[in-house]
Amino acid sequence: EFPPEDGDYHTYSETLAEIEEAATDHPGIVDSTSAGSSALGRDIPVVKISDRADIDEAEPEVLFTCNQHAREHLTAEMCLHILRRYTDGYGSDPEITEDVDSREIWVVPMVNPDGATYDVTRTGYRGWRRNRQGTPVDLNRNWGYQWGCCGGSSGNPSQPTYRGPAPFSAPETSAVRDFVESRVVGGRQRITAHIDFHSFSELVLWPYGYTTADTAPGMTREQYRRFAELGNAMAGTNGYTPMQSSDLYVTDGSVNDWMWAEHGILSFTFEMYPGGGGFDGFYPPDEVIQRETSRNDEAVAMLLDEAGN
Ligand SMILES: NS(=O)(=O)N[C@@H](CCC(=O)O)C(=O)O
Ligand SMILES: [Ca+2]
Ligand SMILES: [Ca+2]
Ligand SMILES: [Zn+2]
Repeated sequence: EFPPEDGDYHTYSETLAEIEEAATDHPGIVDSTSAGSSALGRDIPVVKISDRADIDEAEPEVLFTCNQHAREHLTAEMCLHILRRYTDGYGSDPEITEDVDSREIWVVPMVNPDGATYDVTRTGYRGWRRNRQGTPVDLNRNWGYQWGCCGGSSGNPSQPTYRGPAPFSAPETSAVRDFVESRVVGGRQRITAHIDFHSFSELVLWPYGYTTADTAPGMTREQYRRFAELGNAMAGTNGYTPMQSSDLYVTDGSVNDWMWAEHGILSFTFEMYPGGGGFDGFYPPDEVIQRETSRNDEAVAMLLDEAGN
């Protein structure tokens, strides 16, 4: 359980309950599955939102992943907000109805359920980042594109950015990898766009993270420009600061680099509220959840729109 004053944050079991409720409330447009198991055996839920959700239709697919980093609890709320908004709004909000009818939206609210659970104590928080494997791994350094290439992660098992002993050595990254790979249908990756939510700093980030160069193998000038234009446009709606992720700092083995380079998925990282702070920046009071999740409504809609291009 979260400390009483932060009771509106969802624990893992409360997250599962939210998913169950959405599926019960909206059976035609919600299909809940699993990407696989975490290190400690927790299911990693994947929720699909679409008309005729029980069948795979030839519609552009968009993926939202949250809570790779344990202490970034506001991001799980972001994914649950997307789930609630695109189900409760169906049939009443014309834009939401159009999006759900013309897209397949995938939501993974807790990529790291073990870490998210471990971070919360009865009286406060641990500031935990990684997963809960024997030697804990920074999931956002464990993806398999340019893994460990460039000083954007640590090889020291005691460091917070420890990349693991090998790409996809963490069950959580390999589960989400397997899910994404399962969306290659008829030889074509059906997911066209993705946001990985993090906190904090209020940023919109795009690949590559492993190099500071704008263009590199697998990223042409035109492709970079598309990322930058969409990144800037989305940042224009939520007031975040847009930049290539390596402009912040070099990261290797990040989810964005893998999603783009291996699957051609237009993959962004959003760093949520607050814009600055220290340890407390990871733990904004639950009073801000509604405001800071709906702050991204227009950006989410923009990505869903772009996914069809
Ligand atoms: N959420 S965070 O860990 O403070 N920042 C992210 C930034 C992600 C990125 O630069 O691609 C990370 O270092 O994985
Ligand atoms: Ca509902
Ligand atoms: Ca559909
Ligand atoms: Zn993070």
